[in-house]
Amino acid sequence: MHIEAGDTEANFARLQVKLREAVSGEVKPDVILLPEMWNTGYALEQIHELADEEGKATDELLSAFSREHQVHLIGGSIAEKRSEGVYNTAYVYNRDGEKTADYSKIHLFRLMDEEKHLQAGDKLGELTIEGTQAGLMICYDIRFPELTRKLALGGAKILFVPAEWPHPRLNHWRTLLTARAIENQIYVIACNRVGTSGTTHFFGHSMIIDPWGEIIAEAGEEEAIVRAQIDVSLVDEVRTRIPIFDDRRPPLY
Ligand SMILES: NC(=O)CCC(=O)C(=O)O
Repeated sequence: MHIEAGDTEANFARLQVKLREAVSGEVKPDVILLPEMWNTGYALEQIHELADEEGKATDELLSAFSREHQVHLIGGSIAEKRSEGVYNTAYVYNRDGEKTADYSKIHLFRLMDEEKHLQAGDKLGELTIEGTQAGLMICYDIRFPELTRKLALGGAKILFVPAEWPHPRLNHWRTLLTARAIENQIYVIACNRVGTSGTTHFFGHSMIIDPWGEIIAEAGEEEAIVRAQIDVSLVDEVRTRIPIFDDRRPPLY
């Protein structure tokens, strides 16, 4: 989706339209992923005034939606205000509207001044969806391969990535996401915003990559709902075929 920097009211309204669109197709989704900082965009100069106080407004909306539509919701991320400052945080809901996990971005992106305005999280993004373990990281986090490896070693078979990743780094986006999928033999599901904010152009290209590294669904630069059916048993199949987790030599590196 497009995100209006600093206009939380417009973003909440737009998100609800997009969520309704996501559940209105013939095939009902099991899991929905949203983009990064969808409530405020990168209005970092005013982030302390704009951020959602303890995430209450977001929680109310996402919890009610996931319960009403019986869908797992990885709520992208929001600017979330806590007593210590503002975090870039993702909430996860199950089909009953219960918040089952949260994750605050641990690597702050200096090129977009995040470290000047935001606090970094200090725990991993780990979740379970109906028995399948998954990992969650936010945008710039994908540049740190150790993080995905740690999540994969912990049992993750799917990696969810909300993002606001702009031009001119589309090549980095696609290459890094594909590399994370291939090197860890996991599904990577990544949702990136579209549209322009000031002089920054966000390219979208949300995508779903299988554990063999094939992009099985990909959006363009316009707003879109990207859908795919995934088969988690493919993770075990690929790991049996090329057993990288058995062949690792951690004492050497
Ligand atoms: N919002 C972000 O973390 C952007 C990361 C990004 O653009 C990159 O190149 O890394």
